[in-house]
Amino acid sequence: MLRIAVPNKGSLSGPAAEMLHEAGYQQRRESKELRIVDPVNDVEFFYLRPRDIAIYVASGQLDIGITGRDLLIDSGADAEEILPLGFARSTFRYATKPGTVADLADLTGKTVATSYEGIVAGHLAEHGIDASVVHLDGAVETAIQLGVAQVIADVVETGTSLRNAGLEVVGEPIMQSEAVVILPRARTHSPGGTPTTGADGEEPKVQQFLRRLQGVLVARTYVMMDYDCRVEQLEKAVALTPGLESPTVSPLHNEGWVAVRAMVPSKEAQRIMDDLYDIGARAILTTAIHACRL
Ligand SMILES: Nc1ncnc2c1ncn2[C@@H]1O[C@H](COP(=O)(O)OP(=O)(O)OP(=O)(O)O)[C@@H](O)[C@H]1O
Ligand SMILES: O=P(O)(O)OC[C@H]1O[C@H](OP(=O)(O)OP(=O)(O)O)[C@H](O)[C@@H]1O
Ligand SMILES: [Mg+2]
Repeated sequence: MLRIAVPNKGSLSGPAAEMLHEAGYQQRRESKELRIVDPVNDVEFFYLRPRDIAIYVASGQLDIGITGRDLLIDSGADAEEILPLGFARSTFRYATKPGTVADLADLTGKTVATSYEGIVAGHLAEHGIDASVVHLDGAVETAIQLGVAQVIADVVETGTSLRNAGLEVVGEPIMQSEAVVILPRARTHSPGGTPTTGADGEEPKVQQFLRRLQGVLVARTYVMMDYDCRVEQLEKAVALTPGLESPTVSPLHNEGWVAVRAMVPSKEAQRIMDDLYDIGARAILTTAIHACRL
């Protein structure tokens, strides 16, 4: 049975459960459940603290985990990102009171408060900056006002928390994060560096899990577009809707017309519909893709 780690709380938890549900997996009914078995899919889900997930996965006790890229890197655990999931997007940045620190070099001799000591210590060392790091569990924006540090390093999404605390960012983002699927490094690479075929027999199930999530990602980012156009306009129309491989073109009963069907990125759907209309396509429809296996 495949054993999968899912965040039990915080920003990652709801969207991760929603994505797994869309991928056809049973999810827990209430937030106190720490483990459930999905017998139909032969999967066991463990609901763990997001920060601990990379450590469990690296230990080899769990086959797959969903966590944040920043948490994976911060943990230093021997696990590897295999698929970005597009939610819980954030940046990780230094911030301080306006006018106190102009750039990265000014961090020398300062104290930086953060919940992500691994990322910060690594980043400071990489840039040869000698600064102290103090670990706080959360709400680090308040650390400056309360005199625990002169600088913070934290997750920034909208910037509201920084603004509310009267802080401004320093330098470029340390990293960009989002939810990711992780595997034990031992599974993604054999000693020779090529993917393993899964000596424990779980590899096909891991691949099936990844295909299901990829299917959800595609269903979320593409729509199906159908339209009719004159044969003379077909090349121009197909250039606008090339599809993932190639569009389906079927003859219509009215001679000289064809029906075209192709997947298009949902964000571009309205522009593509306008462009198709302009070259003479008609009956242009888009429909949501419910599920997909590429
Ligand atoms: N406001 C946010 N917007 C987007 N992603 C966020 C935000 N806050 C945290 N994250 C992401 O969520 C993950 C952190 O998960 P975690 O559950 O520890 O923190 P949290 O969502 O802040 O919840 P908690 O209330 O437990 O601190 C990280 O990958 C982080 O980048
Ligand atoms: O840029 P923003 O949109 O304001 O989002 C960033 C904030 O969200 C998270 O905090 P959370 O509310 O989870 O509290 P925490 O500090 O206790 O983790 C993060 O730690 C930042 O404080
Ligand atoms: Mg938080």
